[in-house]
Amino acid sequence: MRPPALPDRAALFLDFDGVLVEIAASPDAIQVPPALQDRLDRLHDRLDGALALVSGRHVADLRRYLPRFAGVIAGSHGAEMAHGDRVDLASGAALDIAAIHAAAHHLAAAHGTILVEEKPLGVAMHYRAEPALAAFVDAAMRELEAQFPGTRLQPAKMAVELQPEDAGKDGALGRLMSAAPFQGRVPVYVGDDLTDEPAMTAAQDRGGFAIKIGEGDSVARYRLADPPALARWLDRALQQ
Ligand SMILES: O=P(O)(O)OC[C@H]1O[C@H](O[C@H]2O[C@H](CO)[C@@H](O)[C@H](O)[C@H]2O)[C@H](O)[C@@H](O)[C@@H]1O
Repeated sequence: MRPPALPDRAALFLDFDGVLVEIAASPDAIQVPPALQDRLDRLHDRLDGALALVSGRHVADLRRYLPRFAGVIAGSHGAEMAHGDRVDLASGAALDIAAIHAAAHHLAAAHGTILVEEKPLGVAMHYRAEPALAAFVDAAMRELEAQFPGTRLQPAKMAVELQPEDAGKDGALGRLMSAAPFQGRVPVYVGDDLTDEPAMTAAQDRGGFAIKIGEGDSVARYRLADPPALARWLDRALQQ
């Protein structure tokens, strides 16, 4: 079902890959639509600052693509929270990240097409270049999870990620909704992947709604086909 108009007093939570930018062959191959930064600037003004990016990417990576984003950035699946230049860690501080990265590279070394994406609070193993390696990557990442207590797996699109066990986009939404400028507003969450589902539930449980981008089962009440359809919906909100 198509979403209604963005509520006047909305707090807007936007996922990044597959939502604001189209999925690409590799994490570095994404194309940021030319109008995106300006659209986010205007939404930030329209929502009196109640705008957040909520992504599996880490904060510094997101800043590379959206250098002047003025809202809050919840990166690393909610384990990092950036308000301006300050980045707080909600979880994962005790993990031996260098050892996790080294072990991931060691496990993936058998297949040159697997891309190991190092992140400051975890790691992702991507098999988009050779989808037949899905089972191998799944097994390798389970081994990694067993090696490093305090972590958990997160299935993603053609990838499996390892993140701090208590990180989650739903937790990030909850923390943001408890303080200004988000508190008292209607949460609207837009996502495309399994990692977004708990946060979609959290938004709907708090009296708001969620929008799923693309196909696949979802708890979201509403759906849009792809990032360009979301861009049009957001542009309509800016004209209200
Ligand atoms: O939470 P998100 O903002 O949706 O980020 C989820 C993961 O996105 C990236 O991986 C995915 O997008 C890549 C680029 O389109 C694609 O090549 C890959 O197959 C997808 O899994 C990113 O690399 C991860 O770090 C994010 O966690």
